[in-house]
Amino acid sequence: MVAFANAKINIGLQVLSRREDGYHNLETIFYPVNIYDVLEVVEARDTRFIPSGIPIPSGGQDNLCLRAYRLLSESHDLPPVHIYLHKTIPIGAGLGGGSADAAFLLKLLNTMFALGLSESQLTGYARQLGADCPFFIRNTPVLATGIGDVFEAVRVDLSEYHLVLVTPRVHVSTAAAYRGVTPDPKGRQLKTAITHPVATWRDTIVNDFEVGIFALHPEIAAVKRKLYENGAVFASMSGSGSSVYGLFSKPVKIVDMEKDNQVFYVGGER
Ligand SMILES: C[C@@](CO)(OP(=O)(O)O)[C@H](O)COP(=O)(O)OP(=O)(O)OC[C@H]1O[C@@H](n2ccc(N)nc2=O)[C@H](O)[C@@H]1O
Ligand SMILES: Nc1ncnc2c1ncn2[C@@H]1O[C@H](COP(=O)(O)OP(=O)(O)O)[C@@H](O)[C@H]1O
Repeated sequence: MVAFANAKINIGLQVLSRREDGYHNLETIFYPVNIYDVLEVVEARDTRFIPSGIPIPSGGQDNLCLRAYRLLSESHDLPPVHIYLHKTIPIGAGLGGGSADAAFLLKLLNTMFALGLSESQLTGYARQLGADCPFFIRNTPVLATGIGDVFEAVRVDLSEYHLVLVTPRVHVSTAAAYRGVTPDPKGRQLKTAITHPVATWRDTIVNDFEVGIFALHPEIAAVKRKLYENGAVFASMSGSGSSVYGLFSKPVKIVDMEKDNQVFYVGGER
């Protein structure tokens, strides 16, 4: 059985407070985007993970796909499987690719082996695999709070926009990105700001990671500047970076970007 695991972007991200367990409470909007990893699961004599496409640094045994399979195996009688993953979503780039793979694998195994797990049970498993992971179970635009795992539906529709997604070839550590932010419990009224026209977002919607990450990696700040110079209605870093996206009201081709970055031109439709 095959599944297509899509990426996400964050629209706005406020770090509200640091928790005793070292994680942070935040407020962000998750929005699914149309770039995909391809997962295939086949019953086999032994269990194996077979990656292709973009190489995954940590590679084999600790891959989130195997972790998701093992987690479900603890409470369900799953046969051995071969898990094929063709990786297209840039890794460690603020696009949630690893979390998407894990969440889509949980859903795939649930369907393939008729486990009968509900959405909330699947979300419970996803929560054990990473903060970003539960979002991909529902995979619809949401305002996320808690550590990014408590959801409220929001009305955001970017289907009229052309999304340009740029991933600079620099790796940003998520844990380091959190360390570089001073939490502010007041937040920035993201829930209200998101209901206003996209053209207002430039002045109202902020990703708290940008200041620290842009200081460390000016080339990421330069990408955001370039997206605005080319007419973006709104541009922002996604999550802890390094990816930056721009929303455009008409199709564009950004010159001189492909040399130093990976560039995806994606419709805003879902
Ligand atoms: C920043 C965000 C924004 O959507 O995504 P990315 O930019 O990485 O995609 C997420 O909060 C990342 O979620 P995810 O990548 O799943 O995090 P995890 O694997 O659970 O945790 C990685 C590390 O990030 C930090 N972390 C993560 C989530 C959170 N709410 N507070 C944290 O402090 C912790 O230091 C943790 O050890
Ligand atoms: N299936 C997977 N795809 C991508 N990364 C994975 C996967 N499994 C484990 N990882 C590890 O997770 C880390 C980042 O995951 P990813 O979801 O791509 O980043 P981000 O949360 O920044 O979008 C990397 O260090 C990578 O080695």
